[in-house]
Amino acid sequence: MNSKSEKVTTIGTYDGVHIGHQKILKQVVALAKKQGYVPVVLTLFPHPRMVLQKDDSIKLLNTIEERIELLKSLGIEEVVVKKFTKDFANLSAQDYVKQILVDELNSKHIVIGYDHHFGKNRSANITDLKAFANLYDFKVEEISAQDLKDVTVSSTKIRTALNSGEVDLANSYLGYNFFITGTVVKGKELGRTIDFPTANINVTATYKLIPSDGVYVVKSIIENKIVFGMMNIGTNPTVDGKTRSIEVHFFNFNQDIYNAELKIEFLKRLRSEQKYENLEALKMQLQKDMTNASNYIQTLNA
Ligand SMILES: Cc1cc2nc3c(=O)[nH]c(=O)nc-3n(C[C@H](O)[C@H](O)[C@H](O)COP(=O)(O)O)c2cc1C
Ligand SMILES: Nc1ncnc2c1ncn2[C@@H]1O[C@H](COP(=O)(O)OP(=O)(O)O)[C@@H](O)[C@H]1O
Repeated sequence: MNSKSEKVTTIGTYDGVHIGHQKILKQVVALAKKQGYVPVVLTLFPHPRMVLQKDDSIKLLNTIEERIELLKSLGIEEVVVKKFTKDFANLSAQDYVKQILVDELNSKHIVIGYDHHFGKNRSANITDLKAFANLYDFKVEEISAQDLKDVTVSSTKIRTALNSGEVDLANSYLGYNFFITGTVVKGKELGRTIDFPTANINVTATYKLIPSDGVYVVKSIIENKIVFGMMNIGTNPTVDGKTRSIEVHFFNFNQDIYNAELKIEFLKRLRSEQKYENLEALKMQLQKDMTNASNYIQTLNA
Protein backbone atom coordinates (compact mmCIF):
# COMPACT_ATOMS: atom_id res chain seq x y z
CA MET A 1 0.00 0.00 0.00
CA ASN A 2 1.19 3.50 -0.78
CA SER A 3 2.23 4.88 2.58
CA LYS A 4 1.43 8.37 1.28
CA SER A 5 -2.26 7.65 0.88
CA GLU A 6 -4.41 9.91 3.03
CA LYS A 7 -5.12 8.49 6.45
CA VAL A 8 -7.47 8.58 9.37
CA THR A 9 -5.12 7.85 12.23
CA THR A 10 -5.75 6.87 15.80
CA ILE A 11 -2.96 6.51 18.30
CA GLY A 12 -2.66 4.20 21.25
CA THR A 13 -1.40 1.03 22.89
CA TYR A 14 -4.73 -0.73 22.35
CA ASP A 15 -3.67 -3.62 24.57
CA GLY A 16 -6.42 -6.22 24.46
CA VAL A 17 -8.35 -4.52 21.64
CA HIS A 18 -11.33 -4.78 24.03
CA ILE A 19 -14.93 -3.60 23.56
CA GLY A 20 -13.98 -0.03 24.53
CA HIS A 21 -11.22 0.00 21.93
CA GLN A 22 -13.54 -1.62 19.41
CA LYS A 23 -16.00 1.26 19.71
CA ILE A 24 -13.30 3.80 18.84
CA LEU A 25 -11.92 1.63 16.04
CA LYS A 26 -15.36 1.34 14.46
CA GLN A 27 -15.56 5.15 14.36
CA VAL A 28 -12.13 5.31 12.75
CA VAL A 29 -13.09 2.79 10.06
CA ALA A 30 -16.41 4.59 9.39
CA LEU A 31 -14.73 8.02 9.15
CA ALA A 32 -12.15 6.63 6.74
CA LYS A 33 -14.77 5.04 4.54
CA LYS A 34 -16.84 8.23 4.40
CA GLN A 35 -13.88 10.33 3.31
CA GLY A 36 -12.04 7.83 1.15
CA TYR A 37 -9.09 7.66 3.54
CA VAL A 38 -7.17 4.64 4.82
CA PRO A 39 -7.92 3.70 8.47
CA VAL A 40 -4.68 3.45 10.45
CA VAL A 41 -3.62 2.68 14.00
CA LEU A 42 -0.31 4.06 15.18
CA THR A 43 0.80 1.93 18.07
CA LEU A 44 3.89 1.93 20.21
CA PHE A 45 5.99 -1.11 21.00
CA PRO A 46 7.64 -2.06 23.35
CA HIS A 47 5.30 -0.60 25.97
CA PRO A 48 6.64 2.76 27.22
CA ARG A 49 6.98 1.31 30.73
CA MET A 50 9.22 -1.49 29.44
CA VAL A 51 11.57 1.14 28.00
CA LEU A 52 11.41 4.14 30.35
CA GLN A 53 11.22 2.26 33.65
CA LYS A 54 12.94 -0.89 32.32
CA ASP A 55 9.98 -2.69 33.79
CA ASP A 56 10.15 -6.36 32.72
CA SER A 57 7.25 -7.31 34.94
CA ILE A 58 4.62 -5.66 32.78
CA LYS A 59 2.42 -8.20 31.08
CA LEU A 60 0.27 -7.47 28.06
CA LEU A 61 -2.99 -9.04 26.96
CA ASN A 62 -1.72 -9.47 23.40
CA THR A 63 1.65 -10.00 21.79
CA ILE A 64 2.39 -7.37 19.16
CA GLU A 65 1.55 -9.91 16.42
CA GLU A 66 -1.79 -10.71 18.08
CA ARG A 67 -2.54 -6.98 18.45
CA ILE A 68 -1.92 -6.38 14.73
CA GLU A 69 -4.15 -9.32 13.77
CA LEU A 70 -7.00 -8.18 16.05
CA LEU A 71 -6.82 -4.61 14.73
CA LYS A 72 -6.86 -5.80 11.14
CA SER A 73 -9.84 -8.06 11.80
CA LEU A 74 -11.77 -4.91 12.75
CA GLY A 75 -11.09 -3.21 9.43
CA ILE A 76 -7.92 -1.27 10.27
CA GLU A 77 -5.96 -1.44 7.02
CA GLU A 78 -2.53 -0.41 8.25
CA VAL A 79 -1.00 -0.89 11.68
CA VAL A 80 2.09 1.26 12.07
CA VAL A 81 4.25 -0.04 14.89
CA LYS A 82 6.63 2.62 16.16
CA LYS A 83 9.53 1.29 18.10
CA PHE A 84 9.30 3.09 21.41
CA THR A 85 12.91 4.07 22.07
CA LYS A 86 14.43 6.76 24.26
CA ASP A 87 14.93 8.89 21.12
CA PHE A 88 11.27 8.53 20.25
CA ALA A 89 10.27 9.48 23.81
CA ASN A 90 12.43 12.61 23.44
CA LEU A 91 10.68 13.93 20.32
CA SER A 92 8.98 17.24 21.05
CA ALA A 93 5.22 17.27 20.57
CA GLN A 94 5.56 19.37 17.41
CA ASP A 95 8.29 17.18 15.88
CA TYR A 96 6.24 14.09 16.63
CA VAL A 97 3.15 15.55 14.93
CA LYS A 98 5.07 16.95 11.95
CA GLN A 99 7.52 14.10 11.34
CA ILE A 100 5.34 11.12 12.09
CA LEU A 101 1.67 11.98 11.85
CA VAL A 102 1.97 14.43 8.96
CA ASP A 103 5.09 13.71 6.87
CA GLU A 104 5.39 9.98 7.37
CA LEU A 105 1.74 8.96 7.55
CA ASN A 106 -0.05 11.79 5.73
CA SER A 107 -2.78 11.84 8.39
CA LYS A 108 -5.77 13.97 7.35
CA HIS A 109 -7.89 13.11 10.33
CA ILE A 110 -6.68 12.18 13.82
CA VAL A 111 -8.96 10.47 16.31
CA ILE A 112 -7.90 10.56 19.98
CA GLY A 113 -9.36 10.54 23.46
CA TYR A 114 -9.98 13.88 25.20
CA ASP A 115 -7.29 13.04 27.77
CA HIS A 116 -4.55 11.88 25.38
CA HIS A 117 -1.08 13.31 26.04
CA PHE A 118 1.86 13.09 23.68
CA GLY A 119 5.37 14.33 22.95
CA LYS A 120 8.34 14.53 25.29
CA ASN A 121 7.22 14.06 28.91
CA ARG A 122 3.64 13.74 27.62
CA SER A 123 3.59 17.52 27.62
CA ALA A 124 1.05 18.19 24.86
CA ASN A 125 -2.70 17.61 24.94
CA ILE A 126 -5.70 17.76 22.62
CA THR A 127 -5.73 21.59 22.59
CA ASP A 128 -2.17 21.53 21.30
CA LEU A 129 -3.12 18.94 18.72
CA LYS A 130 -5.92 21.20 17.49
CA ALA A 131 -3.41 24.05 17.10
CA PHE A 132 -1.13 21.78 15.06
CA ALA A 133 -4.17 20.75 13.01
CA ASN A 134 -4.51 24.31 11.66
CA LEU A 135 -0.82 24.51 10.95
CA TYR A 136 -0.53 21.17 9.12
CA ASP A 137 -4.00 20.85 7.62
CA PHE A 138 -5.64 17.89 9.32
CA LYS A 139 -8.84 17.45 11.31
CA VAL A 140 -9.09 16.26 14.91
CA GLU A 141 -11.87 14.07 16.23
CA GLU A 142 -12.07 14.05 19.99
CA ILE A 143 -13.49 11.07 21.82
CA SER A 144 -15.34 12.69 24.69
CA ALA A 145 -15.11 11.87 28.38
CA GLN A 146 -18.70 10.63 28.21
CA ASP A 147 -17.96 8.34 25.27
CA LEU A 148 -15.02 6.85 27.12
CA LYS A 149 -17.00 6.63 30.37
CA ASP A 150 -19.80 4.75 28.68
CA VAL A 151 -17.34 1.92 28.33
CA THR A 152 -16.36 0.90 31.83
CA VAL A 153 -13.81 -1.50 30.47
CA SER A 154 -10.07 -1.05 30.73
CA SER A 155 -7.03 -3.16 29.88
CA THR A 156 -6.10 -3.02 33.58
CA LYS A 157 -9.44 -4.48 34.67
CA ILE A 158 -8.99 -7.32 32.19
CA ARG A 159 -5.45 -8.02 33.42
CA THR A 160 -6.75 -8.10 37.01
CA ALA A 161 -9.56 -10.50 36.06
CA LEU A 162 -7.15 -12.89 34.31
CA ASN A 163 -4.69 -12.73 37.20
CA SER A 164 -7.43 -14.08 39.43
CA GLY A 165 -8.64 -16.66 36.90
CA GLU A 166 -11.89 -14.86 36.06
CA VAL A 167 -11.75 -15.66 32.37
CA ASP A 168 -15.48 -15.26 31.78
CA LEU A 169 -15.37 -11.71 33.12
CA ALA A 170 -12.27 -10.97 31.02
CA ASN A 171 -13.97 -12.43 27.93
CA SER A 172 -17.04 -10.24 28.41
CA TYR A 173 -14.79 -7.15 28.51
CA LEU A 174 -12.73 -8.29 25.54
CA GLY A 175 -15.68 -9.11 23.31
CA TYR A 176 -13.86 -12.31 22.29
CA ASN A 177 -12.28 -15.20 24.16
CA PHE A 178 -8.87 -14.44 25.67
CA PHE A 179 -6.27 -16.56 23.89
CA ILE A 180 -2.61 -17.47 23.89
CA THR A 181 -0.49 -18.54 20.94
CA GLY A 182 2.38 -20.98 21.28
CA THR A 183 4.20 -24.03 20.00
CA VAL A 184 3.69 -27.61 21.17
CA VAL A 185 6.90 -28.85 22.81
CA LYS A 186 7.95 -32.07 24.54
CA GLY A 187 7.15 -32.47 28.23
CA LYS A 188 8.01 -35.23 30.66
CA GLU A 189 6.08 -37.80 28.60
CA LEU A 190 4.17 -38.83 31.72
CA GLY A 191 0.76 -37.71 30.47
CA ARG A 192 0.33 -40.66 28.12
CA THR A 193 1.13 -43.08 30.97
CA ILE A 194 -2.04 -41.99 32.78
CA ASP A 195 -4.11 -41.88 29.57
CA PHE A 196 -4.15 -38.09 29.54
CA PRO A 197 -1.57 -37.03 26.96
CA THR A 198 -1.03 -33.29 27.19
CA ALA A 199 0.30 -30.90 24.59
CA ASN A 200 2.81 -28.65 26.37
CA ILE A 201 2.51 -25.09 25.06
CA ASN A 202 5.54 -22.85 24.83
CA VAL A 203 4.64 -19.15 24.68
CA THR A 204 7.74 -17.34 23.44
CA ALA A 205 6.69 -13.75 24.18
CA THR A 206 7.88 -13.23 27.78
CA TYR A 207 5.61 -10.18 28.15
CA LYS A 208 2.39 -12.07 27.35
CA LEU A 209 0.01 -12.28 30.31
CA ILE A 210 -0.75 -15.87 31.31
CA PRO A 211 -3.89 -16.34 33.45
CA SER A 212 -3.43 -17.50 37.04
CA ASP A 213 -2.48 -21.11 37.78
CA GLY A 214 -5.36 -23.53 37.56
CA VAL A 215 -7.44 -25.72 35.30
CA TYR A 216 -9.45 -24.25 32.41
CA VAL A 217 -11.80 -25.39 29.68
CA VAL A 218 -10.24 -24.35 26.37
CA LYS A 219 -10.88 -24.42 22.65
CA SER A 220 -8.55 -24.51 19.67
CA ILE A 221 -8.60 -25.09 15.96
CA ILE A 222 -6.34 -27.89 14.80
CA GLU A 223 -6.16 -28.59 11.08
CA ASN A 224 -9.35 -26.58 10.50
CA LYS A 225 -11.35 -28.49 13.11
CA ILE A 226 -12.66 -27.09 16.39
CA VAL A 227 -11.20 -29.07 19.28
CA PHE A 228 -12.10 -28.58 22.95
CA GLY A 229 -9.87 -29.54 25.83
CA MET A 230 -8.79 -28.91 29.41
CA MET A 231 -5.69 -26.95 30.24
CA ASN A 232 -3.52 -26.88 33.33
CA ILE A 233 -1.30 -23.92 34.14
CA GLY A 234 1.07 -24.55 37.01
CA THR A 235 4.07 -26.34 38.41
CA ASN A 236 2.60 -29.88 38.59
CA PRO A 237 3.17 -30.38 42.37
CA THR A 238 2.01 -34.02 42.20
CA VAL A 239 5.12 -34.92 40.21
CA ASP A 240 7.27 -32.39 42.13
CA GLY A 241 7.52 -30.12 39.13
CA LYS A 242 9.70 -27.06 39.51
CA THR A 243 8.91 -24.95 36.50
CA ARG A 244 5.57 -23.53 35.37
CA SER A 245 4.03 -25.22 32.37
CA ILE A 246 0.96 -24.77 30.22
CA GLU A 247 -0.51 -28.05 29.01
CA VAL A 248 -3.68 -29.12 27.27
CA HIS A 249 -5.41 -32.45 27.02
CA PHE A 250 -7.64 -32.27 23.95
CA PHE A 251 -10.88 -34.27 23.90
CA ASN A 252 -11.62 -36.89 21.25
CA PHE A 253 -8.20 -36.29 19.79
CA ASN A 254 -5.26 -38.56 19.13
CA GLN A 255 -2.58 -37.03 16.98
CA ASP A 256 1.08 -36.20 17.28
CA ILE A 257 1.11 -32.40 17.24
CA TYR A 258 4.66 -31.67 18.39
CA ASN A 259 5.87 -28.35 16.88
CA ALA A 260 2.35 -27.27 15.89
CA GLU A 261 1.55 -23.56 16.32
CA LEU A 262 -1.69 -23.30 18.26
CA LYS A 263 -4.01 -20.51 19.23
CA ILE A 264 -5.85 -21.56 22.38
CA GLU A 265 -8.94 -19.78 23.70
CA PHE A 266 -9.89 -19.75 27.39
CA LEU A 267 -13.56 -20.47 28.08
CA LYS A 268 -13.94 -21.21 31.79
CA ARG A 269 -11.94 -21.86 34.93
CA LEU A 270 -12.65 -25.21 36.61
CA ARG A 271 -10.42 -25.29 39.71
CA SER A 272 -7.04 -24.51 41.27
CA GLU A 273 -4.01 -26.72 40.74
CA GLN A 274 -3.47 -29.15 43.62
CA LYS A 275 -0.94 -31.66 44.89
CA TYR A 276 -2.34 -35.20 44.82
CA GLU A 277 -1.09 -38.28 46.72
CA ASN A 278 0.06 -39.98 43.56
CA LEU A 279 -0.52 -40.18 39.81
CA GLU A 280 -3.49 -42.51 40.30
CA ALA A 281 -5.29 -39.88 42.43
CA LEU A 282 -4.45 -37.20 39.86
CA LYS A 283 -5.86 -39.42 37.12
CA MET A 284 -9.15 -39.73 39.01
CA GLN A 285 -9.32 -35.97 39.36
CA LEU A 286 -8.64 -35.56 35.63
CA GLN A 287 -11.58 -37.84 34.88
CA LYS A 288 -13.81 -35.59 37.02
CA ASP A 289 -12.39 -32.50 35.30
CA MET A 290 -13.21 -34.03 31.94
CA THR A 291 -16.84 -34.61 33.01
CA ASN A 292 -17.13 -31.04 34.31
CA ALA A 293 -15.58 -29.65 31.14
CA SER A 294 -17.87 -31.72 28.90
CA ASN A 295 -20.94 -30.55 30.84
CA TYR A 296 -19.83 -26.96 30.34
CA ILE A 297 -19.14 -27.45 26.62
CA GLN A 298 -22.65 -28.87 26.17
CA THR A 299 -24.14 -25.68 27.56
CA LEU A 300 -22.40 -23.76 24.76
CA ASN A 301 -24.41 -25.49 22.05
CA ALA A 302 -27.66 -25.53 24.00
C1 LIG B 1 -6.62 -30.65 32.97
C2 LIG B 1 -5.36 -30.90 33.74
C3 LIG B 1 -5.35 -30.71 35.10
C4 LIG B 1 -4.21 -30.94 35.87
N1 LIG B 1 -4.22 -30.71 37.21
C5 LIG B 1 -3.11 -30.95 37.95
C6 LIG B 1 -3.12 -30.73 39.36
O1 LIG B 1 -4.10 -30.29 39.97
N2 LIG B 1 -1.99 -31.00 40.04
C7 LIG B 1 -0.86 -31.48 39.43
O2 LIG B 1 0.13 -31.72 40.09
N3 LIG B 1 -0.81 -31.65 38.09
C8 LIG B 1 -1.91 -31.42 37.35
N4 LIG B 1 -1.89 -31.64 35.98
C9 LIG B 1 -0.59 -31.91 35.34
C10 LIG B 1 -0.12 -33.33 35.36
O3 LIG B 1 0.70 -33.46 36.50
C11 LIG B 1 0.67 -33.53 34.09
O4 LIG B 1 -0.18 -33.54 33.00
C12 LIG B 1 1.48 -34.80 34.14
O5 LIG B 1 2.46 -34.61 35.09
C13 LIG B 1 2.08 -35.12 32.77
O6 LIG B 1 3.06 -34.18 32.42
P1 LIG B 1 3.74 -34.21 30.96
O7 LIG B 1 2.74 -33.73 29.94
O8 LIG B 1 4.89 -33.24 31.07
O9 LIG B 1 4.18 -35.59 30.71
C14 LIG B 1 -3.03 -31.41 35.23
C15 LIG B 1 -3.05 -31.61 33.82
C16 LIG B 1 -4.18 -31.37 33.09
C17 LIG B 1 -4.18 -31.59 31.61
N1 LIG C 1 -5.69 -35.86 23.20
C1 LIG C 1 -4.48 -35.30 23.15
N2 LIG C 1 -4.25 -34.10 23.76
C2 LIG C 1 -3.03 -33.55 23.72
N3 LIG C 1 -1.97 -34.10 23.10
C3 LIG C 1 -2.14 -35.29 22.46
C4 LIG C 1 -3.39 -35.94 22.46
N4 LIG C 1 -3.29 -37.09 21.79
C5 LIG C 1 -2.02 -37.18 21.36
N5 LIG C 1 -1.31 -36.11 21.75
C6 LIG C 1 0.14 -35.94 21.46
O1 LIG C 1 0.84 -36.45 22.59
C7 LIG C 1 1.72 -35.47 23.15
C8 LIG C 1 1.62 -35.48 24.65
O2 LIG C 1 1.97 -36.72 25.23
P1 LIG C 1 2.59 -36.76 26.68
O3 LIG C 1 2.78 -38.20 27.07
O4 LIG C 1 1.76 -35.92 27.62
O5 LIG C 1 4.00 -36.17 26.44
P2 LIG C 1 4.65 -34.74 26.76
O6 LIG C 1 5.10 -34.86 28.15
O7 LIG C 1 5.78 -34.63 25.76
O8 LIG C 1 3.62 -33.69 26.56
C9 LIG C 1 1.22 -34.14 22.61
O9 LIG C 1 2.25 -33.18 22.46
C10 LIG C 1 0.61 -34.52 21.26
O10 LIG C 1 1.61 -34.49 20.27
